[in-house]
Amino acid sequence: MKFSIIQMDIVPGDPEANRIKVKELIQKEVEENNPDTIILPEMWTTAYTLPELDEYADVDGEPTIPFIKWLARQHQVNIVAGSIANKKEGGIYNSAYVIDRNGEEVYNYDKVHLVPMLKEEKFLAGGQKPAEVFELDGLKMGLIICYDLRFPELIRSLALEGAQVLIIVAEWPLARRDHWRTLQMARAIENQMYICSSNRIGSYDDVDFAGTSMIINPWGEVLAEGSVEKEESLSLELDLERVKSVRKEVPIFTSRVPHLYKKEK
Ligand SMILES: O=C(O)CCC(=O)C(=O)O
Repeated sequence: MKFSIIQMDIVPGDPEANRIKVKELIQKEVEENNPDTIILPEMWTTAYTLPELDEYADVDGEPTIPFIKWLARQHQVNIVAGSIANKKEGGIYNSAYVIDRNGEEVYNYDKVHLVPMLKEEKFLAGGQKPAEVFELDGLKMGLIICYDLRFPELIRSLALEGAQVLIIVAEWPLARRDHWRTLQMARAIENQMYICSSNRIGSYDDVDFAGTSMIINPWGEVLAEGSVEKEESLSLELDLERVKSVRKEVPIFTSRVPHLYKKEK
């Protein structure tokens, strides 16, 4: 499967401008690289305009998700639609959607870990259902949002359910870029899976973002890496045999002794 990661800047609080931008970026990506799957970053319709999200958020995925479904059908491409601020029962969620090339919704996930450093709990509701593995073109994948990367147990559960690729959508700040790179490499090595991440560039509200979107193989090698400051795409065909060969060479999944791991209460 060929993945294209879109690394972009976001116009704060202007969902329509961002949808127009994404339409152009997707069209360009399809023309230039003809990927099977395109990945967008976190909260790409609004940016982190937390106090104003009530005004800017989608309502139950509308109008952004029907628009993404139309784009997916139009270009016959799977779209991991990053995440969007999404008003639903219980509050505003940070919701990720996966749409296949027929324009069907394959999966959605509300970010479960709220970020204390951003006081997210004042503005957002945390997802209440666990992250699940989903399939695109028969390939099993997991999807997490930004801060979720710091919770290895979440990603391990996706690997144990058969995910061969982990997708990360993010607005990760430049100040912690080392954590972003190192944690992704660690998650790829410890779970022997590919990682494809899309992070925004630019600045908002005195925060500079790290860019540095990545494609990492199951051995932990960085196959492609975005810059800190440029809008660009990373496009690569993943060799899924590598998942099998790495898992055979260092067979951690058969060495595990889960009955000796303490269960959390
Ligand atoms: O964990 C971090 O350092 C950044 C998290 C974050 O900015 C987010 O989840 O949006």
